[in-house]
Amino acid sequence: MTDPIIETSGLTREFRVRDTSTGSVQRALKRRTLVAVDELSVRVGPGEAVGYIGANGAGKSTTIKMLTGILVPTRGSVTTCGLRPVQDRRRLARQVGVVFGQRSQLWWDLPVRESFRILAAIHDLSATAEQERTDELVERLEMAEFLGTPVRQLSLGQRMRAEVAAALLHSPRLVILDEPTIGLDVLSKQRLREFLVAERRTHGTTLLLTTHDMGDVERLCDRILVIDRGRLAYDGDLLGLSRTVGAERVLVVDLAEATEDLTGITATRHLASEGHGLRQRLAFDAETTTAARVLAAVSERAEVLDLTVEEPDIEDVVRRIYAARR
Ligand SMILES: Nc1ncnc2c1ncn2[C@@H]1O[C@H](COP(=O)(O)OP(=O)(O)OP(=O)(O)O)[C@@H](O)[C@H]1O
Repeated sequence: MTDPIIETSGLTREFRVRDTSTGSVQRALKRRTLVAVDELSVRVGPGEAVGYIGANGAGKSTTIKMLTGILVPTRGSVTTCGLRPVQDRRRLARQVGVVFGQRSQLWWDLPVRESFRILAAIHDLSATAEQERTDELVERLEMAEFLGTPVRQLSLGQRMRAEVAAALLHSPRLVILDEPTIGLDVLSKQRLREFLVAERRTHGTTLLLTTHDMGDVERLCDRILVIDRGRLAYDGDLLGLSRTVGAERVLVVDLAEATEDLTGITATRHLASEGHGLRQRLAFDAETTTAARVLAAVSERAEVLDLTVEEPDIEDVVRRIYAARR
């Protein structure tokens, strides 16, 4: 079996926090233990693309900090790229690239190209390696037009591309991305996702990303880990995740004429009609039928001009998983 890129066993991190369950006077004095990550045991192999999903405060950042050596675990073990993150932090930095949407690793006042040069020097890249890798990233992330622009003048989409390039300049084996597409427009999101898919394909890079965006999960991840109050609540693929909670997909059809409600179609549930039935929404269970079959049944009753299929909302899926565990 190939060596894992990430391996944790019983990984736990506790914090001492003020106890907010008591009154204001006691609160200032009383402290309790908060278990941010609770006995996490996972193994991620080379080349996997893993979505790390959970509500705010579930423990995602704490896990990432332990994987990268920023935080010391309270208990349990962790190896990243075969190294002990805290003890081998410097060596690990050569093998891991981290993109935190909110935090920049670029020099604000310098042109993008200068930041890349500094990072290449920090990572000890040879002149040839630096040139080749920079050219590759500039082309793939379409950065040529703003290479000479100071970082502070970039649009959010441009800056995110520059951040990703900066984190990947040294060709890390593992790339950790925290909400990589948050706030980006549709086109920028698409570009970034396509780049990450291509990077993984050409270099066999392992991806671990936190996101609230279903599109990121769908297009980038072949495995999903859901964390709930520090504990692993799900480990599997997207289809399995939807199945676990019985989440439905929704077919939205635009019809040529006003049509009465499309009820009674096998394995569907009529959700709503708008404009006297010109647009109708049908929920269906992806396990028992397909969008194509539902569409065929609709087409027997009305002429379909346009359609979209809405995937289950990731927040909703996570909420359902959480609800089932309470
Ligand atoms: N330094 C700290 N001191 C005390 N409590 C902390 C600390 N860091 C995190 N926590 C707590 O640990 C829990 C997990 O936090 P964490 O930041 O890992 O969650 P998260 O899943 O990354 O959330 P978000 O999506 O909001 O970033 C939360 O209850 C948080 O308040």
